[in-house]
This record gives sequence, C-alpha cells and structure tokens, in this order.
Amino acid sequence: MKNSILIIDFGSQVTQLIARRVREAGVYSEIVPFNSAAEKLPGINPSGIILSGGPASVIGDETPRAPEAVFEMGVPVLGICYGQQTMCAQLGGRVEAPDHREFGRAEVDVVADCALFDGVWEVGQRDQVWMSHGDTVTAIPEGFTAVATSKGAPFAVIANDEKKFYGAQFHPEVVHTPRGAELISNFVHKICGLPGDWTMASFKEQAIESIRREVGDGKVICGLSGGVDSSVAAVLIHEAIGDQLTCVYVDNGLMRAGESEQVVSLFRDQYNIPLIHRDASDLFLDALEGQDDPEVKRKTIGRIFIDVFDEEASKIGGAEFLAQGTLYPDVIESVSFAGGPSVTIKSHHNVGGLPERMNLKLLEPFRELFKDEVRALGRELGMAAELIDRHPFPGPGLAIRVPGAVSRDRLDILRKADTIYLEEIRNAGLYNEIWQAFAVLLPVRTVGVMGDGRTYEYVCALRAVTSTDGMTADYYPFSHDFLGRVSTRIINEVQGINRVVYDTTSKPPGTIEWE
Ligand SMILES: Nc1ncnc2c1ncn2[C@@H]1O[C@H](COP(=O)(O)OP(=O)(O)OP(=O)(O)O)[C@@H](O)[C@H]1O
Ligand SMILES: O=c1[nH]c(=O)c2[nH+]cn([C@@H]3O[C@H](COP(=O)(O)O)[C@@H](O)[C@H]3O)c2[nH]1
Ligand SMILES: NC(=O)CC[C@H](N)C(=O)O
Ligand SMILES: [Mg+2]
Repeated sequence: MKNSILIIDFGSQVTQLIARRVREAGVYSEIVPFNSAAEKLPGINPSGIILSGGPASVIGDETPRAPEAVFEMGVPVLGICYGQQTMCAQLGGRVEAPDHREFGRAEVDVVADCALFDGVWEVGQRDQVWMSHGDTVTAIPEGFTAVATSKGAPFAVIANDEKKFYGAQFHPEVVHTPRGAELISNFVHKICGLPGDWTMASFKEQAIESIRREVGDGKVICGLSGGVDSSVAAVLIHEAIGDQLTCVYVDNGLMRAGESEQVVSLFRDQYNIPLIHRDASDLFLDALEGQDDPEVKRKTIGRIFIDVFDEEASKIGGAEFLAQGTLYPDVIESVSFAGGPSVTIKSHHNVGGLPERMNLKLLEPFRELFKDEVRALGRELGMAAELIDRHPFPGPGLAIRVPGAVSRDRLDILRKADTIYLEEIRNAGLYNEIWQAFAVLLPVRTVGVMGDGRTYEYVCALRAVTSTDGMTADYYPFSHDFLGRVSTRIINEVQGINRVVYDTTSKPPGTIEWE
C-alpha cells in the first residue's frame, strides 16, 4: 500500500498505541503479527516498518524474530523495546539480562544527534521516558551509534542514519513519554518521508471501500445496542451498502431503565435504517439464573446473543454477516495476541465470549480503533451529539454489575439506583466530564437503622471514571456534597439498599467494570 507504515507486533499490550500515534501523525498504518509478517510484507509494501515491544526475551530459544526481509528491503525501521532488542540480535549486536531492570518512569540523556531527534531533543538534554524491560542491549550492530543513554540502558536509543534504522529501549508510544509522539512523528515524516494527509475522512472512505469489497451483494445484520460503537458502525455500513443492512436491537433483560424504548425511538427518528427490536429477555435471564461466575456469565451472554442474531438472520431470509462495533480494547483484553503469553483479563461478550462455531461471518470495521477515534468518525459522519457522547455501556449490561448470581429482583433494585445516580450526574452538569458512570449492587447485606427500625439490606457501590480510550482510567473526584446527595436519594428512594459506597480504584490495578 502506498504511503503506509507496517507495524510488526510481538505481543505488546501497547502495540495499538503505536498505530494510534502514527494515525495521529496523519499516516495510515497496518499491524501484523510477527509470525505472518513475512508473507504480508510484499503485498503491503510499506514505506517504513516499526517493530513493537513484547513479553518474550530474545535471549530465550525460539523466541520471535522479525523477517530478515525487513532489514533488506531498503525502508526505514524503528525497533521499540523488544523490537530494538531483536533488531540488535538479528544484525550482529548482543542482548543480555542484567540484574538491573527498569519499569516505569526513567530518564534518558541525549549524547548525539540523529534524524529521530530533529526538533525534539538536543545533545546534552535530559528528558523523561517510560521503560518496561528486563533485557538490555549490551552491544550494538555495526553502523549504529548510541544517541541516548539511561541508567539501566546504555543503548536507550541507537541510530544508523545511513540505513535509517533506529531502536529505542523505552516506549515512545505511551503518554508517559511526553515527547514520544514527536519522535514517532519524526520517524514517519522526516525519516520515511511520508506526508501527513491521512485523516478520519480518509479512514471513512477506506472503510466504506473495504466493507463493499467484503460484503459484495450479501446481507448484513448489525447488532445495535444504541451505544456509540454500534451506532457509528451501523451508519457507516449503511453508507457503504444501503439496504443490504438490517439492524437488530436485542433487549437482553439486562438494560437500564427505559433504555430499550429510548434507543429504538432515537434511532428510528434519526435514521432510515431498518431496525428490528427483539425482546429476548427471558432467554437471557433464564439462562443466567443462579450463575455467579463472571466468566460464565459473560460467555453465556455471548452465546445467546449469537443464537438470537442467527434467528433474526434467518427471519429476514438469511444474512451472511454479523456487524458489531467491536473496539480494540475489547479485543486486547479478551484474547492473547501473537501467540504470546499476553493474558486474558476478561472475555468481552463480543470477542472472547463468542461461541467457537459461528454461522455468521463477523464484520467489525473498528477492531483496531479506540473509542475516541470512533467518536471522531461519528462526527465525520454527521451523527448527533446525543448518540456520540453517550457513556459506554457493556453488552452484558447489568449482569456484570450485580456481582454474584443474577436475579430479576436484584436487577430491578440496581436499575432504580442507577437511574438516580445518572440523573444526579446530569443535573450537576457532569455527564460529559465523566467517561463512564454506573452503580453496582453488591451481594452483601449490612445492618442499618431507618425510622427506628432495623434494616438488613444490600450495599450499592458507585463508580465513575475519567479516561480517553478505556485502556487506563482514574476515578472521578466528586465533591463530598455530591456523593452525600446521591447516597441519601438512593437510600431513601430504593427499597433494598441501605448503604452506599464510592469506588476509588483506578485502572490498572482495577478494571472499569467490577466483573
Ligand atoms: N443489546 C444489544 N443488542 C444488539 N447488539 C448489541 C447489544 N449490546 C451489544 N451489542 C453488540 O456488541 C457490540 C459491543 O458492545 P459495546 O457495548 O462494546 O459497544 P456499543 O454498545 O456499540 O458501544 P458502547 O461501548 O458505547 O456501549 C456492540 O457494538 C453491538 O454490536
Ligand atoms: O461490549 C462490551 N462487552 C463486554 O463484555 C464488556 N466488558 C467491559 N466492557 C466495557 O469496556 C470498557 C473497559 O472495561 P473494563 O475496564 O471493565 O475491561 C468499559 O467501558 C466497559 O463498560 C464491555 N463492553
Ligand atoms: N516491553 C518489552 O518489549 C519488553 C521486552 C523484553 N521482554 C524485556 O523484558 O526486556
Ligand atoms: Mg454498549
């Protein structure tokens, strides 16, 4: 592909952030796992290659390597962390595992000029970077020089300006390396010579093209939840293939109060896209009865979603494709990438929760995007702020917000508390400042005293986080006054709850949802 960057993935949790920084620099990129890179290279024919980090050690036997062609095709290469280590090992340098390891914030000293630093760093300067490595390069291949050093990495950045090969031990793609995005921008613009003319508008055109190519004259059903991702997916796919698309909203009995009516009427008012409203709540709730394991709940829900989509597909005379608004964070938390040991955190219903055998082929145009990028695309498609700015809501819905066994009664209690909480957030003008907010009903009862009587009822936990992409998050610092107000309302108005607590955990170490 003309004017593209190829990212070879060795299984880092942050590979997508490299892609994202490249996109932010206005350049198209594709990610391929290291073990299929050799076969994809000729077809993609990139103008530059970035080798990602990864959990393996190049010192070990049979650990991943970049295809030799990477270093022979005459294009610039940037190796990051594991990528730098394997580049050195493959080109005649040495990597060792010293006692001193570096995780987190570190400082580099710039000791020589190179094209990567142009306009960013000068010789003699010291700056903050983010490291996460155990192994270290201890000898560099011929033709390279050390251009920056750190305490734990004598070869923090190495450069071969003639061949345009660069390696960094730290991660320029993460926000904790403040000038990292500029280094990546230098790589793609100044070193690879690419113009920064790729935009969300070009993503839209490319996505429409590729949807048309993939779908041909087949029929598509799109799982529409009313959330940001599936709404934007539906509008994009509709632009691509028009009336070959039918949307299906599934009421799984796990939605918030009034949500089904709201979503269906909002969507029908705004768009002229056929929409089926399927009430499958008994199917879901009966299957969940008594289930208390988070992964079992998620997989049960994932399976029933697919059964329902299959049924709806055959009702419209058959469809070949199921479109979903799956995003990258859904994918990385659910599956292990590149065959490496990156672990499953939780099975998102639409990825790790899917049954093994499926009749419908998946059409997921946003599998590589982050939520804020999908929002930008929604704006590009002219969609209403009402849809675009909605907080995310997980497909398994309230089932993963009632830790322990799901029951209709407990879901009803939670719905009431959640409604009050969100109403107060909106009234206080905080909805758009918060990335996501919700109530959780704990399976724990505590003793209280109300109206001089003894109560023994459930605890409700409130959660609100700030984030940009859902990969990391911090708790929202509500005023005590606000928390007190919400707490009083919930306890007074919701039968079944006599205590309210606020969750102050960030992600990591927590996740946003409780299950
Ligand atoms: N109730 C539902 N009916 C139909 N499809 C659904 C439903 N819930 C989830 N899905 C499908 O699963 C996908 C993933 O759900 P997810 O909640 O991550 O995305 P979303 O609902 O589109 O957006 P948001 O994250 O803003 O809620 C959706 O994009 C959609 O295709
Ligand atoms: O569609 C979804 N299906 C799921 O199974 C699922 N699990 C979590 N989420 C949402 O993903 C974001 C990150 O959540 P976690 O920090 O809890 O993993 C948050 O926005 C969560 O609400 C899901 N969305
Ligand atoms: N983040 C990385 O790429 C780590 C590379 C390698 N696993 C190390 O520990 O050095
Ligand atoms: Mg959702």
